[in-house]
Amino acid sequence: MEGYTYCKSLQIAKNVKLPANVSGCNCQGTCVDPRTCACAKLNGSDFPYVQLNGGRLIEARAVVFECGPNCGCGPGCVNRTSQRGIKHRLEVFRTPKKGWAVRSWEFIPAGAPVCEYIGALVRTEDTDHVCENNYIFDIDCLQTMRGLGGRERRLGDVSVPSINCFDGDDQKSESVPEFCIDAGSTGNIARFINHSCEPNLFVQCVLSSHHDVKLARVMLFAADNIPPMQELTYDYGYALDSVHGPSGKIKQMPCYCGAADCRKRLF
Ligand SMILES: C[S@@+](CC[C@H](N)C(=O)[O-])C[C@H]1O[C@@H](n2cnc3c(N)ncnc32)[C@H](O)[C@@H]1O
Repeated sequence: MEGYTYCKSLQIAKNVKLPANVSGCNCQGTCVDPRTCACAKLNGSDFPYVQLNGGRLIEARAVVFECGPNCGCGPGCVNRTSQRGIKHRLEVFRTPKKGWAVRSWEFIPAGAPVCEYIGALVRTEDTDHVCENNYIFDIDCLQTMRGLGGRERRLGDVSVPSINCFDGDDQKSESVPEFCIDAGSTGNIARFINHSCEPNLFVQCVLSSHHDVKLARVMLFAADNIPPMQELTYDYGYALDSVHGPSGKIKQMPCYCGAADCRKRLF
């Protein structure tokens, strides 16, 4: 873990400008009526969460619109579920073949938020991306939802609808995302979560203060009921042969996730 400092909130690079905060909803206390709540309307006139032990995500979406700083509701609103920080007692532990890893001392129910991917929010062009930094998360909501190369995502107990919120925007998803989160030198516990071909977490893009999907927050949610001490993992979503070394040669990395249907390579 050398050369890294823990941080709890995104460190915005100087050349990244977050859009202005949106006006939000006019609800009071906690948002309850999806017909009148402006934020629920953005989620298809529905709340993405159910009010159960601090909120659980009902299904994965291309993007979840949460209430934000200018909304009338308070901090306990169900539509702020991902904003309340890490709720479970998480531990970083050492594995024989994958380096550090993360597990929870407590049971995590399916749909519960686990943690946000925190690090430096930077322009992709400013990173040493493909080369040696293993802690970069590309912000690409559409790609994240679909899984790369048409590969189906397995989300356990949390269902994935077949709708595509960004129809007609296919070209964009082929290009390199403009922004990414670099947790190489600063970040939270998410940087220690390993890849699995049969993961128990999934990635969910969340918008709360502004509505620019290119700068969405990246949250990890439980895909299954996760028993205590089980390693937490998500699908990194790399397409095979998509990563190149400094010389341009295709780089490969063996996968040691141990799943029955492991693809044998991370990339
Ligand atoms: C974001 S870091 C995860 C934490 C990392 N294990 C550590 O010790 O800091 C990603 C790196 O972890 C390792 N890794 C993650 N999942 C793996 C897997 N399923 N098989 C092999 N190595 C893995 C790879 O070296 C990868 O580049």
